[in-house]
Amino acid sequence: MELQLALDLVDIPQAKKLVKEVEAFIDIVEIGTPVVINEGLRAVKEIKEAFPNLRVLADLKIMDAAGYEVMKASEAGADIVTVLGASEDMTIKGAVEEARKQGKQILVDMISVKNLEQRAQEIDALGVDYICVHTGYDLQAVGKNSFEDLLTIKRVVKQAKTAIAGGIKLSTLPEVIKANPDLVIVGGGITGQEDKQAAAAEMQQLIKQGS
Ligand SMILES: O=C(CO)[C@H](O)[C@H](O)COP(=O)(O)O
Repeated sequence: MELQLALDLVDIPQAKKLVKEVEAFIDIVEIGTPVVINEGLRAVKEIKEAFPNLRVLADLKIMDAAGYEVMKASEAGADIVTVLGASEDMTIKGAVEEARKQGKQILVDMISVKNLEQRAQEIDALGVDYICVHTGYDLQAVGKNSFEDLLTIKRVVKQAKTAIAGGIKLSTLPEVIKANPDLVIVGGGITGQEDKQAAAAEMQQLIKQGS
């Protein structure tokens, strides 16, 4: 089980400072969608250059023209690129094809997918690397989480690795770990803490114990 730090509400200098604090405790650093919107793929490039030993995920949430966008993110240094599970199969296939060419990986974000069980099985058959259940900020705000959804994909996904994102905190991490996903994605649960290093260290410790 690995830990991914999601950076959403920072600029590039703040991102570098944050990653420096917690780099010993994380496996993957995510350049979140808002950061890409604000800073472009330059954020991916600068973080990869500053932290070559960490894998970098570009959270582009691709919905179309995936081949081109995966190529651009790869050129910027992304190791993993996200595509939406709600997009067309041919979009996801295009993403996988380009990722294979570039030696990169694809994480499919199942945010807003209603027929999760069926769609996860279909996407698993397309050869993606990760399938991620995700409760976005808007649904987190009304008290939702993805813990049930994680159990669903754990049951039906046979090839891809499983991941979970959305509002995970130190207090809810043990419940997540029990379901044994391959990847746990945490943003505010680390970045919103006074002592970010301590939060990341504690999370890594729990994950190691649970793996
Ligand atoms: O992709 C995202 C929002 O769309 C976030 O990066 C993801 O939800 C993790 O952040 P948090 O733990 O703060 O919810």
